[in-house]
Amino acid sequence: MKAVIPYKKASAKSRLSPVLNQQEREEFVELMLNQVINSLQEAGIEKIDILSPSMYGLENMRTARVLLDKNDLNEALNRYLEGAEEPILIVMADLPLLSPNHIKEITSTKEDVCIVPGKGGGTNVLFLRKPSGYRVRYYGSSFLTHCSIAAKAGQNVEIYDSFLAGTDIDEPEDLVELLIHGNGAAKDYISQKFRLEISRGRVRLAPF
Ligand SMILES: Nc1nc2c(ncn2[C@@H]2O[C@H](COP(=O)(O)OP(=O)(O)OP(=O)(O)O)[C@@H](O)[C@H]2O)c(=O)[nH]1
Ligand SMILES: C[C@H](OP(=O)(O)O)C(=O)O
Repeated sequence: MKAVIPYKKASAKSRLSPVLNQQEREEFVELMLNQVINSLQEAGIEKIDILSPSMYGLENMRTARVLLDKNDLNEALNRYLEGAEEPILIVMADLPLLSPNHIKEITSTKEDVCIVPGKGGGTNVLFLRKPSGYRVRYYGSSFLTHCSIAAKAGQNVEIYDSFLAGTDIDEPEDLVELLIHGNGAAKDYISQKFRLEISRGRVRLAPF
């Protein structure tokens, strides 16, 4: 089995621009990427590829192999899958709450495909036992799309239901979950800039 993390640092996480500037967003995604790599390694996954449109931010990467592909996310991943000769675990880089235990459970599925849905209809993790017979289509309601791609390919699916693995960090309110549930460098970075505030019965993000 191999893991692949699609990653683009340049101008990353535009949806966080209301609360972080470009430099901060780029620093933050790098910290999240490193946490995802650590979780994969702690789960015992030795072969980790980062699939990126450029070397930007990856010049000193030593813990994973960097593969360059300037195509968009879907085309780059589908080219990668075409050549795959072993099961592939696709893990997004914005999952600082994904633990080694989640990864072990996802990859021990009995089914052909295991999908971790993300908030709002996305796909946070996709385990493909037979990757060469599968094509991804991220964006939009990619969770539903990935279920139906599996069905059309005759592949059985397990849906891995987890709040923490399902929390990708896309929008300012997701930083609340990181401050509540996270640990490590990505959480520390955000906790230097924001604190939790309770207002109208909800925990919200507030600047220092
Ligand atoms: N290889 C590759 N990875 C990408 C590309 N665009 C995004 N990614 C990665 O794909 C994953 C999901 O991306 P998004 O959640 O949309 O992240 P983003 O594009 O930085 O965020 P937004 O600008 O807010 O949409 C993350 O791991 C990104 O680093 C791309 O063009 N190529
Ligand atoms: C890539 C995309 O991420 P989202 O926009 O849902 O964070 C998806 O999961 O399909």
